[in-house]
Amino acid sequence: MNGDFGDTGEFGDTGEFGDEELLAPSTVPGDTELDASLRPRTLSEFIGQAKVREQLELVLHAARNRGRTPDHILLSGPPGLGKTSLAMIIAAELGAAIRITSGPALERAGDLAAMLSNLVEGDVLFIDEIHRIARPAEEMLYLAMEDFRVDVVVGKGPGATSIPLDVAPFTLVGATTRSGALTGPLRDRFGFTAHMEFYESTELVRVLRRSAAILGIALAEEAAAEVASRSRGTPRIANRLLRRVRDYAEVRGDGQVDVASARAALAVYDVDELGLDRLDRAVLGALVRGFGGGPVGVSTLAVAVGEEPATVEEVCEPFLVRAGMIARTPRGRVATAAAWRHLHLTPPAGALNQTIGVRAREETGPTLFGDPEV
Ligand SMILES: Nc1ncnc2c1ncn2[C@@H]1O[C@H](COP(=O)(O)OP(=O)(O)OP(=O)(O)O)[C@@H](O)[C@H]1O
Repeated sequence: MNGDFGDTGEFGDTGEFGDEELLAPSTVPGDTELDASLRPRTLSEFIGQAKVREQLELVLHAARNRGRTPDHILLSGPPGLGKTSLAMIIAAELGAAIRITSGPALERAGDLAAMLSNLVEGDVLFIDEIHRIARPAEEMLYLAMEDFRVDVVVGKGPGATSIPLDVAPFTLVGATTRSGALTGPLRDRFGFTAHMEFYESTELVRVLRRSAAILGIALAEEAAAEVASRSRGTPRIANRLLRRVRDYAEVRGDGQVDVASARAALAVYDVDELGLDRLDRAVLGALVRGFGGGPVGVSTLAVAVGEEPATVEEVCEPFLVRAGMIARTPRGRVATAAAWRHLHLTPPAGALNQTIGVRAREETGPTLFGDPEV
């Protein structure tokens, strides 16, 4: 794997195809308030990611014992898995304040200098989408991370002078959906990197139970399992689907979410039993029925479903590849046997056999052959 999961900004831009926003892993309008009320506040409240939690517990505990700020921490993984929540938890566990910014907001070194100079000893500085930070700000960050100082350049040309400024010892928490896009020097300055994994269905059931309790939703156990299995391994999507099934239960039923109403609600929103939506299925349908399973180039596939190539490539494909439905090959996209079966068709002899499932996809990597970006 190359460590890239798609760019939050690009994934977030799904406005043009309506319902698909329901399954977008990054924030869409309406999420912000929900995210805030449902965020876990402590490490023990944070569900799943057992490895990351154990490692972080040690890092934070050791720092507290020593009375020092911990090493800088990089959180890497796909959108919607809880990086922002974890950054807030790190600050809370350290009893520190958190200052929040993002890579794209730090266009000029001066923007970063202003943030750094306002830090108080022990603060956590959270930079979301840190791979998108501009070069001058990134270079300033090197010195700040290593020596807790910055050199602010005043003036231009031969008369420019550099004024050294001390920065209070702080902990940088960076989040990235594309760890592969980070420069070596920046990556090397993080003492600890947490790799976030997609969630198992059983973990998403726990996320849903917790969210339902907070929101006062009567969610039957079987209904939670149903929603979890369609949430693409992503808590943000699980929480969003929960709201939709609650709406359905309130309007068409007695407000209690049972498995039948959950299924009926998800059918209204075109989310199928594997978490595929209309566009995902259109792409699979075009690949299988229109091109005999491929290989076919992404632009041709996009024309066939009437979408932009970028939409197909950045919104549909990551999940279809992860779910073992599509393989990217040097000659184009190929439907796997699972894709044929998902469309209730018999796979031809020689169709690729891929194991469906998040873990299996992660272990075998995103492609069968060659360069994943082809
Ligand atoms: N481990 C978890 N336990 C419970 N809820 C979680 C967990 N992880 C994420 N969530 C929920 O998912 C939502 C999204 O989490 P968060 O904003 O932290 O994700 P993120 O990885 O920072 O996403 P992005 O990078 O797209 O901003 C939050 O509302 C939070 O309630």
